[in-house]
Amino acid sequence: MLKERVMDLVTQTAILPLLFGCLGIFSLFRVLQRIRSRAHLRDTVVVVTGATSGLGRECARVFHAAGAKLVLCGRNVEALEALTSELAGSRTSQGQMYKPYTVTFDLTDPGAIAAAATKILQCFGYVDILINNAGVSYRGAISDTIVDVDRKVMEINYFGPVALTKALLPSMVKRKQGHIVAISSVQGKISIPFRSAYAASKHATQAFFDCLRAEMEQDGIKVTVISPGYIYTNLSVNAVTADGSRYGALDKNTARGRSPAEVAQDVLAAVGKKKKDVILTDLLPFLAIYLRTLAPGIFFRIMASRARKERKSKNS
Ligand SMILES: NC(=O)C1=CN([C@@H]2O[C@H](COP(=O)(O)OP(=O)(O)OC[C@H]3O[C@@H](n4cnc5c(N)ncnc54)[C@H](OP(=O)(O)O)[C@@H]3O)[C@@H](O)[C@H]2O)C=CC1
Ligand SMILES: CCCCCCCCCCCCCCCC(=O)OCC(=O)COP(=O)(O)O
Repeated sequence: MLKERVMDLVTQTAILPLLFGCLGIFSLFRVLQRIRSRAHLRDTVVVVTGATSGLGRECARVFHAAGAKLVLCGRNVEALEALTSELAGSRTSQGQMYKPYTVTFDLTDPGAIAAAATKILQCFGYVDILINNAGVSYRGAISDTIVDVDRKVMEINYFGPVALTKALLPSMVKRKQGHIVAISSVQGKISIPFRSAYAASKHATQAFFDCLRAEMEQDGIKVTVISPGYIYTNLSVNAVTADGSRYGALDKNTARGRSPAEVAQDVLAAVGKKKKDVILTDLLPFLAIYLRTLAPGIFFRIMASRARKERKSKNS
């Protein structure tokens, strides 16, 4: 009876056309927004670290398609060359063909970072957008983990991006324009068991780049921190373990994660809109972030229970 009444209401009134109209306007609005943010990125000089795989490689592809001039960074020369050849042969959405530059360096080597910053600036003379994407994850119990592992993760995920940012910042300040992007993680907002070094490095990233945003506002420099949830990349495969060896396995959560191409589109949109802080994840991690602030006691209990369960399943 109620169902019939609702159906009558829907068919006899203007609800349906109104609904479709609203949906249409919303979709049109989204398309226009996407076009506007893409137009904003045309001819901008964009540096992407960790461009050899995963999210970094996809960011390179979407920013190239939007008409950006790229400087691609990583350690793996062959992977950088392969991506450069691919992009050099493909037109941007406006029909131009830009061949990206490549700069190879290791984020654990401070000397190499300083030299790389000089090379990066020589490519086009300036940098508009720096995307600090390169990173490594970790798996292990704190009690088993050698301190060298904590240091290594901090070097790659925190000190390296900080050093690169500081090296490129003066040229941005001189031009009174620039945009620094930090790819953090949901684990930059909440810590989960057996990820201590990774979560710590991402919390530090969040804190540093939040400070940078405030300090640089008067110089016209924008800062965006992006915190994704699981993405289907090689992050878990390349993760370091308690003794420093490679984890070498693709985790279930990672394999079920979002496609890096899709996440890269969200990164492009966030950068185009000059967003300050973006969380790209499903509902549960999103709620967990709020739970950590609003009811920390409950959050800590859930995490302790996760730790107990994980330890039990490892020992059985
Ligand atoms: N995958 C996921 O579930 C999530 C990932 N993220 C973040 O996204 C970012 C990209 O990771 P993702 O694409 O997933 O993982 P990948 O392992 O696929 O990519 C990591 C990139 O970082 C580079 N890199 C690693 N170590 C170094 C180093 N010492 N010096 C210079 N570059 C280095 C690698 O390049 P090379 O080997 O050539 O040096 C590679 O391009 C990371 O910051 C990660 O924390 C955030 C949330 C979720
Ligand atoms: C009001 C109800 C709230 C219910 C909260 C329940 C708590 C659920 C816990 C959820 C934890 C989510 C963790 C998400 C972690 C994540 O997405 O990390 C992204 C990464 O960086 C992945 O790196 P990794 O190396 O860990 O694969």
